[in-house]
Amino acid sequence: MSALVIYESMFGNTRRIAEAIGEGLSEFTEVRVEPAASASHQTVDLVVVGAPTHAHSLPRAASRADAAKWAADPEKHLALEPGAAEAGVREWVDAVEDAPGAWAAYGTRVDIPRIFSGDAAAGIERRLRRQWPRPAVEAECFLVTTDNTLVEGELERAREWGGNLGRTVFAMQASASG
Ligand SMILES: Cc1cc2nc3c(=O)[nH]c(=O)nc-3n(C[C@H](O)[C@H](O)[C@H](O)COP(=O)(O)O)c2cc1C
Repeated sequence: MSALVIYESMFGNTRRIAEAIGEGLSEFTEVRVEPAASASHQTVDLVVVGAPTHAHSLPRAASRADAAKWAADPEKHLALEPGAAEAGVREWVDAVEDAPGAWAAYGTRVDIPRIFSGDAAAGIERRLRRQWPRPAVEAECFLVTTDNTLVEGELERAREWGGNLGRTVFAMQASASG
């Protein structure tokens, strides 16, 4: 059994959430955590896809360029992740074909009411549902502050979400095959 956690990240928050989800899943399966730009196309039992919320939705080339501008401003104290300007989850979703055994979406967004922030996780889920069957669990968004640091407790919440996802997917598969 295997799982692949795919992420896109400008300043490292979504990558850290991806790694925490991977930790949660690792109790149930072998896990790889990879950026969308270079994610492998090997068949896996579970794919988990996540991105930061940009302009209420998934990042696109123009918003990635804006993120690079933010990082160039010394007052913002932000460091750009390697490969941040490359194609990301939006392009990965557009190119997917065969559905994996199971899948789920996650994202990061600013800690303000969702109606004002938008939600990349919901955007990813909506796009993938057009071509893949129902996700294993509902999409989840993890929160950052307006200064772009993870809200306290979000890494633990991501670990738990990953564990819960692993339990749902792999306990189900084990009982189906046993
Ligand atoms: C160009 C740009 C647009 C953004 N637009 C939104 C937005 O509409 N809603 C929101 O909640 N956060 C928005 N953000 C904040 C990001 O969600 C936040 O930077 C991200 O979750 C941090 O993850 P990362 O460090 O992995 O990039 C935006 C960030 C950038 C750089």
